[in-house]
Amino acid sequence: MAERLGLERVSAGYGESVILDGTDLALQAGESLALLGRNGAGKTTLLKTIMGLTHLHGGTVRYDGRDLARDPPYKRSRAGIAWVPQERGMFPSLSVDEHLTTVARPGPCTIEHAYGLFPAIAARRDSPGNRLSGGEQQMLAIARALVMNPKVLLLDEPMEGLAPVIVQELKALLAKLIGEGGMTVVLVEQHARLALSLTARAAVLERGRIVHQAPSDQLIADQATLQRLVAVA
Ligand SMILES: Nc1ncnc2c1ncn2[C@@H]1O[C@H](COP(=O)(O)OP(=O)(O)OP(=O)(O)O)[C@@H](O)[C@H]1O
Repeated sequence: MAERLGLERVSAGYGESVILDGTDLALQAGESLALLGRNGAGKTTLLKTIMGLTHLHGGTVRYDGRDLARDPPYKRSRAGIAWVPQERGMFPSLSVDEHLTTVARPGPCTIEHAYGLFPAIAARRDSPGNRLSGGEQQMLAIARALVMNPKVLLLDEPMEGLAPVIVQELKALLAKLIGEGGMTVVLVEQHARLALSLTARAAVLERGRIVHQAPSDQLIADQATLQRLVAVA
Protein backbone atom coordinates (compact mmCIF):
# COMPACT_ATOMS: atom_id res chain seq x y z
CA MET A 1 0.00 0.00 0.00
CA ALA A 2 1.17 3.54 -0.72
CA GLU A 3 2.53 5.83 1.95
CA ARG A 4 -0.02 8.51 2.73
CA LEU A 5 1.83 10.44 5.40
CA GLY A 6 5.52 10.40 6.19
CA LEU A 7 7.62 12.25 8.72
CA GLU A 8 11.35 11.93 8.29
CA ARG A 9 13.80 13.22 10.89
CA VAL A 10 11.35 15.98 11.77
CA SER A 11 12.46 18.60 14.25
CA ALA A 12 9.83 21.20 14.99
CA GLY A 13 8.57 23.50 17.70
CA TYR A 14 7.54 27.00 18.53
CA GLY A 15 9.89 29.82 17.51
CA GLU A 16 13.39 28.79 18.45
CA SER A 17 12.32 26.02 20.80
CA VAL A 18 12.55 22.50 19.46
CA ILE A 19 9.85 20.14 20.76
CA LEU A 20 9.87 17.32 18.20
CA ASP A 21 13.36 16.04 17.92
CA GLY A 22 14.18 13.80 14.97
CA THR A 23 10.76 12.17 14.61
CA ASP A 24 10.19 9.47 11.99
CA LEU A 25 6.73 8.16 11.26
CA ALA A 26 5.12 6.55 8.22
CA LEU A 27 1.43 5.88 7.73
CA GLN A 28 -0.13 4.11 4.79
CA ALA A 29 -3.48 4.90 3.19
CA GLY A 30 -6.27 3.66 5.45
CA GLU A 31 -4.01 2.96 8.43
CA SER A 32 -4.90 4.01 11.97
CA LEU A 33 -2.48 5.08 14.66
CA ALA A 34 -2.88 5.77 18.36
CA LEU A 35 -0.43 8.48 19.33
CA LEU A 36 0.28 8.13 23.02
CA GLY A 37 2.53 9.75 25.59
CA ARG A 38 2.46 11.61 28.86
CA ASN A 39 1.39 15.24 29.19
CA GLY A 40 3.77 17.51 27.34
CA ALA A 41 5.36 14.67 25.34
CA GLY A 42 4.66 16.47 22.06
CA LYS A 43 1.52 14.76 20.71
CA THR A 44 -0.33 17.97 19.88
CA THR A 45 2.87 19.45 18.47
CA LEU A 46 3.18 16.48 16.13
CA LEU A 47 -0.36 16.97 14.80
CA LYS A 48 0.23 20.71 14.44
CA THR A 49 3.44 20.00 12.54
CA ILE A 50 1.52 17.84 10.06
CA MET A 51 -0.88 20.78 9.62
CA GLY A 52 1.97 23.26 9.18
CA LEU A 53 1.27 25.14 12.40
CA THR A 54 4.69 24.86 14.00
CA HIS A 55 8.14 26.02 13.04
CA LEU A 56 9.83 23.22 11.11
CA HIS A 57 13.50 23.29 12.07
CA GLY A 58 14.50 20.29 10.00
CA GLY A 59 13.34 17.13 8.28
CA THR A 60 10.46 16.45 5.92
CA VAL A 61 6.69 16.04 6.19
CA ARG A 62 5.37 14.18 3.14
CA TYR A 63 1.80 13.67 2.01
CA ASP A 64 1.12 11.32 -0.88
CA GLY A 65 4.82 11.47 -1.68
CA ARG A 66 4.97 15.27 -1.80
CA ASP A 67 7.03 17.46 0.55
CA LEU A 68 4.59 19.80 2.34
CA ALA A 69 7.24 22.30 3.45
CA ARG A 70 5.92 25.11 1.27
CA ASP A 71 2.24 24.46 1.89
CA PRO A 72 0.47 26.68 4.43
CA PRO A 73 -2.19 25.04 6.66
CA TYR A 74 -5.14 25.91 4.40
CA LYS A 75 -3.51 24.14 1.46
CA ARG A 76 -2.86 21.04 3.55
CA SER A 77 -6.46 21.07 4.63
CA ARG A 78 -7.65 21.52 1.06
CA ALA A 79 -5.41 18.65 -0.03
CA GLY A 80 -7.27 16.32 2.32
CA ILE A 81 -5.77 16.57 5.82
CA ALA A 82 -8.38 17.36 8.46
CA TRP A 83 -7.58 18.27 12.05
CA VAL A 84 -9.85 18.23 15.08
CA PRO A 85 -7.92 20.49 17.45
CA GLN A 86 -7.99 20.13 21.21
CA GLU A 87 -9.34 23.67 21.54
CA ARG A 88 -12.04 22.92 18.89
CA GLY A 89 -11.56 26.22 17.00
CA MET A 90 -15.12 27.38 16.50
CA PHE A 91 -15.89 30.72 14.85
CA PRO A 92 -18.20 32.76 17.12
CA SER A 93 -19.93 34.51 14.24
CA LEU A 94 -20.64 31.45 12.09
CA SER A 95 -23.68 29.26 12.63
CA VAL A 96 -23.35 25.52 13.03
CA ASP A 97 -24.58 25.12 9.47
CA GLU A 98 -22.07 27.65 8.13
CA HIS A 99 -19.22 25.85 9.90
CA LEU A 100 -20.08 22.81 7.82
CA THR A 101 -21.09 24.35 4.49
CA THR A 102 -17.88 26.39 4.23
CA VAL A 103 -15.65 23.30 4.32
CA ALA A 104 -17.81 20.43 2.99
CA ARG A 105 -16.39 18.48 0.06
CA PRO A 106 -17.96 15.75 -2.05
CA GLY A 107 -17.69 12.28 -0.54
CA PRO A 108 -19.49 9.73 1.58
CA CYS A 109 -19.99 12.07 4.56
CA THR A 110 -22.53 14.73 3.55
CA ILE A 111 -23.71 17.47 5.90
CA GLU A 112 -26.99 15.61 6.44
CA HIS A 113 -25.01 12.48 7.23
CA ALA A 114 -22.98 14.44 9.81
CA TYR A 115 -26.18 15.78 11.37
CA GLY A 116 -27.44 12.22 11.51
CA LEU A 117 -24.32 11.26 13.47
CA PHE A 118 -24.71 14.18 15.88
CA PRO A 119 -28.43 15.00 16.31
CA ALA A 120 -27.59 17.40 19.15
CA ILE A 121 -25.92 19.82 16.72
CA ALA A 122 -28.52 19.20 14.02
CA ALA A 123 -31.03 20.67 16.45
CA ARG A 124 -28.86 23.78 16.71
CA ARG A 125 -27.91 24.30 13.09
CA ASP A 126 -28.76 28.02 13.15
CA SER A 127 -26.98 28.76 16.44
CA PRO A 128 -23.71 30.67 16.37
CA GLY A 129 -20.55 28.80 17.36
CA ASN A 130 -20.12 30.72 20.60
CA ARG A 131 -23.58 29.69 21.87
CA LEU A 132 -22.74 25.99 21.84
CA SER A 133 -21.82 24.02 24.94
CA GLY A 134 -18.36 22.48 25.17
CA GLY A 135 -19.72 19.08 24.14
CA GLU A 136 -21.63 20.57 21.20
CA GLN A 137 -18.51 22.42 20.03
CA GLN A 138 -16.62 19.18 20.17
CA MET A 139 -19.23 17.38 18.09
CA LEU A 140 -19.20 20.24 15.60
CA ALA A 141 -15.40 20.11 15.37
CA ILE A 142 -15.60 16.41 14.52
CA ALA A 143 -18.50 16.90 12.09
CA ARG A 144 -16.58 19.70 10.40
CA ALA A 145 -13.61 17.40 9.84
CA LEU A 146 -15.80 14.55 8.56
CA VAL A 147 -17.71 16.63 5.98
CA MET A 148 -14.36 17.54 4.45
CA ASN A 149 -14.18 13.85 3.49
CA PRO A 150 -10.46 13.94 4.21
CA LYS A 151 -7.85 11.35 3.33
CA VAL A 152 -6.14 11.95 6.69
CA LEU A 153 -8.01 12.65 9.92
CA LEU A 154 -6.03 13.98 12.88
CA LEU A 155 -7.95 13.85 16.15
CA ASP A 156 -6.63 15.55 19.29
CA GLU A 157 -8.41 14.08 22.31
CA PRO A 158 -11.83 14.07 20.63
CA MET A 159 -13.60 12.33 23.53
CA GLU A 160 -12.46 14.71 26.25
CA GLY A 161 -15.31 16.25 28.18
CA LEU A 162 -18.07 14.48 26.26
CA ALA A 163 -20.91 12.75 28.06
CA PRO A 164 -20.39 8.96 28.33
CA VAL A 165 -23.27 8.23 25.97
CA ILE A 166 -21.71 10.43 23.28
CA VAL A 167 -18.30 8.88 23.89
CA GLN A 168 -19.87 5.49 23.16
CA GLU A 169 -21.38 6.81 19.93
CA LEU A 170 -18.15 8.44 18.89
CA LYS A 171 -16.22 5.26 19.60
CA ALA A 172 -18.59 3.33 17.38
CA LEU A 173 -18.27 5.96 14.67
CA LEU A 174 -14.46 5.93 14.79
CA ALA A 175 -14.41 2.13 14.78
CA LYS A 176 -16.60 2.20 11.66
CA LEU A 177 -14.50 4.85 9.90
CA ILE A 178 -11.28 3.03 10.73
CA GLY A 179 -12.78 -0.35 9.79
CA GLU A 180 -13.83 0.91 6.37
CA GLY A 181 -10.19 1.82 5.72
CA GLY A 182 -10.96 4.84 3.58
CA MET A 183 -9.15 7.29 5.85
CA THR A 184 -5.81 7.41 7.56
CA VAL A 185 -6.54 8.23 11.18
CA VAL A 186 -4.20 9.54 13.88
CA LEU A 187 -5.82 9.54 17.30
CA VAL A 188 -4.29 11.37 20.24
CA GLU A 189 -5.98 10.21 23.40
CA GLN A 190 -5.22 10.38 27.12
CA HIS A 191 -7.07 7.11 27.62
CA ALA A 192 -4.49 4.80 26.08
CA ARG A 193 -6.65 1.69 26.27
CA LEU A 194 -9.49 3.41 24.47
CA ALA A 195 -7.16 4.61 21.69
CA LEU A 196 -5.54 1.20 21.41
CA SER A 197 -8.89 -0.54 21.19
CA LEU A 198 -9.78 1.55 18.13
CA THR A 199 -6.53 1.58 16.17
CA ALA A 200 -4.26 -0.88 14.40
CA ARG A 201 -0.92 0.62 15.40
CA ALA A 202 0.48 2.71 18.19
CA ALA A 203 3.38 5.08 18.65
CA VAL A 204 4.52 6.46 21.98
CA LEU A 205 6.15 9.88 22.23
CA GLU A 206 8.50 10.86 25.01
CA ARG A 207 10.11 14.30 25.06
CA GLY A 208 9.42 14.80 21.39
CA ARG A 209 10.75 11.44 20.22
CA ILE A 210 8.94 8.30 19.23
CA VAL A 211 10.33 5.81 21.70
CA HIS A 212 8.07 2.83 21.00
CA GLN A 213 5.95 1.54 18.12
CA ALA A 214 3.85 -1.61 18.17
CA PRO A 215 0.60 -3.08 16.90
CA SER A 216 -2.16 -1.74 19.17
CA ASP A 217 -3.36 -5.20 20.25
CA GLN A 218 0.18 -6.09 21.28
CA LEU A 219 0.67 -2.90 23.30
CA ILE A 220 -2.70 -3.19 25.04
CA ALA A 221 -1.60 -6.60 26.32
CA ASP A 222 1.79 -5.28 27.45
CA GLN A 223 0.87 -3.76 30.79
CA ALA A 224 4.49 -3.20 31.83
CA THR A 225 5.38 -1.14 28.74
CA LEU A 226 2.14 0.82 28.93
CA GLN A 227 2.76 1.59 32.56
CA ARG A 228 6.37 2.60 31.92
CA LEU A 229 5.71 4.81 28.89
CA VAL A 230 2.20 6.14 29.38
CA ALA A 231 1.52 5.59 33.09
CA VAL A 232 -1.69 3.67 32.52
CA ALA A 233 -3.56 2.60 35.62
N1 LIG B 1 2.49 27.46 21.64
C1 LIG B 1 3.52 26.97 22.32
N2 LIG B 1 4.65 27.70 22.53
C2 LIG B 1 5.70 27.19 23.20
N3 LIG B 1 5.76 25.94 23.71
C3 LIG B 1 4.68 25.18 23.55
C4 LIG B 1 3.50 25.64 22.84
N4 LIG B 1 2.59 24.63 22.84
C5 LIG B 1 3.16 23.60 23.50
N5 LIG B 1 4.40 23.92 23.92
C6 LIG B 1 5.33 23.05 24.66
O1 LIG B 1 5.60 21.92 23.83
C7 LIG B 1 5.72 20.75 24.64
C8 LIG B 1 4.82 19.68 24.08
O2 LIG B 1 3.47 20.10 24.19
P1 LIG B 1 2.27 19.33 23.49
O3 LIG B 1 1.05 20.13 23.73
O4 LIG B 1 2.66 19.01 22.09
O5 LIG B 1 2.25 17.99 24.34
P2 LIG B 1 1.13 16.88 24.43
O6 LIG B 1 1.83 15.57 24.41
O7 LIG B 1 0.08 17.11 23.40
O8 LIG B 1 0.55 17.14 25.88
P3 LIG B 1 -0.93 17.10 26.46
O9 LIG B 1 -1.27 15.66 26.60
O10 LIG B 1 -0.78 17.79 27.78
O11 LIG B 1 -1.83 17.84 25.50
C9 LIG B 1 5.39 21.16 26.06
O12 LIG B 1 6.60 21.32 26.76
C10 LIG B 1 4.68 22.47 25.91
O13 LIG B 1 4.92 23.32 27.00
